[in-house]
Amino acid sequence: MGSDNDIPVACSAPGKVLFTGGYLVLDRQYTGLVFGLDARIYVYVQALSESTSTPTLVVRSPQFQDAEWRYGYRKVEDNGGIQATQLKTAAFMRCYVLEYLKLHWPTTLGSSLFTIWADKDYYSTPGMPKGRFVDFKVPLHEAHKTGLGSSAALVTAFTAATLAYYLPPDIFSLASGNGRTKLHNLAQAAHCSAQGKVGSGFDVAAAAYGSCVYRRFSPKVLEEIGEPGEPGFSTRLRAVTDDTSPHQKWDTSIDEAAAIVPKGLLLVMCDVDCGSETVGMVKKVLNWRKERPEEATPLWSDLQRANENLGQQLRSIASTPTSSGIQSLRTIILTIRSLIRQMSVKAGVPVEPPVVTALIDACSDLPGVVGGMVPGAGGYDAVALLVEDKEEALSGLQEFLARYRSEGNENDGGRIGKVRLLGVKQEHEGVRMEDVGHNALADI
Ligand SMILES: Nc1ncnc2c1ncn2[C@@H]1O[C@H](COP(=O)(O)OP(=O)(O)OP(=O)(O)O)[C@@H](O)[C@H]1O
Ligand SMILES: C[C@@](O)(CCOP(=O)(O)O)CC(=O)O
Repeated sequence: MGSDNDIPVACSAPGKVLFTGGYLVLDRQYTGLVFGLDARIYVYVQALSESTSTPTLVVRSPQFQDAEWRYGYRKVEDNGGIQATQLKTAAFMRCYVLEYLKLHWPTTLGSSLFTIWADKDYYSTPGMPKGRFVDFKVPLHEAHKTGLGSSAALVTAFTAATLAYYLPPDIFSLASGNGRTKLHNLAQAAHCSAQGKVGSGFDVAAAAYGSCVYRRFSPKVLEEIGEPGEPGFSTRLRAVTDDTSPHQKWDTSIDEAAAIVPKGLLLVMCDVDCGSETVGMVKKVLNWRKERPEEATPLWSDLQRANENLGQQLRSIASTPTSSGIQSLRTIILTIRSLIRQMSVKAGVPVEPPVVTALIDACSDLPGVVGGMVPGAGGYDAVALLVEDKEEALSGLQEFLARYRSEGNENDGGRIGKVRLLGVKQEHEGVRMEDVGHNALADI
């Protein structure tokens, strides 16, 4: 049995797009403008009906082939926390959440079943399957991600659902600011562990809070936790989650009110088939920045200023929509893109490569398209566009993309193939509880 009354729980968390601030957001001096998306990952928790000799967690993802993982767990001496024993296939879920739970719930945790559902736009699916939660018809490792941040959304929804399932509302509730903060902290810790590195964390922040202007935490906050099973891990994890460490406080700043897509505009995403690898881009940009601070520092300052202008302009249009406001928005986007191209050339990294410049320029010339950006780390595989919220603007864009053929060549460093408008748009809300009666979620 899980919680006292064994009531199933469902939570969902949104995907993300880092519209501006890629690379800069890795450094606390700068910020990122990140939008949550209406593509969500859902986690449904219920008691496990099969009987097991030891407490067992079963996690399954029915949209993929062979996607079921079983975990047993046991308490480790010396305050080392809970160690999960993988009973079946490898998966990335770690025991952070369980460990935190155990601190509040010292009796044995019951066995439970976690079912994961992902909105279809997280993966490129051949054809246009109908319905929200489609069968991707491949094993997870063969699925083509569209870059919407599935792992951060999953870890955040999973963490929220687990805490909400096992803990009474007076100890954990997403409705309280304190509950959401703890969820954010714990999900950041679990996600870093799953990824094997401490990134900027903007994706987990968007999953937890939705759209926001994000300033990262000092890496030190998470670097000292150590690994599950090590002496004192449990105490350190609790201090990090509850933010009671005497050594290092959370210093993240998440401003949800500052990230607005004004009424009348839509932020949409295009998935690009690409024939080039962009592995190691972050490392290369950071190396260049380190080696050439005299070039990088002024560029970073200019980009930060332009990115702040963009956020400010979006807020200004939201309060007073004018066509001159939209025109200024266009100009600011072009300024940011030009700075990003300088970064690309100087660092020798295809953040906005020529073929993508051509694509965004062509889209920006279409009626109703305000402008576009390479999201996140950039590269060849996606673009984010700001478009007027009008049927004709979207259908015009869709028709244009269906006919689009890139004229790029290998000398540009890469090629792009088909471009597809994803069915996602910006959504402000972060992680939330879902109605367990939701038809598709309950269908298990
Ligand atoms: N629907 C799902 N069911 C089960 N596991 C999933 C699902 N979606 C994502 N995952 C897990 O998240 C991992 C993806 O993490 P990865 O770091 O590759 O992508 P990501 O950080 O989400 O990338 P991006 O930000 O580009 O979208 C998968 O390997 C899998 O372990
Ligand atoms: C380059 C970087 O700033 C953004 C990467 O974003 P994405 O994974 O491409 O969406 C890295 C980070 O912030 O962790």
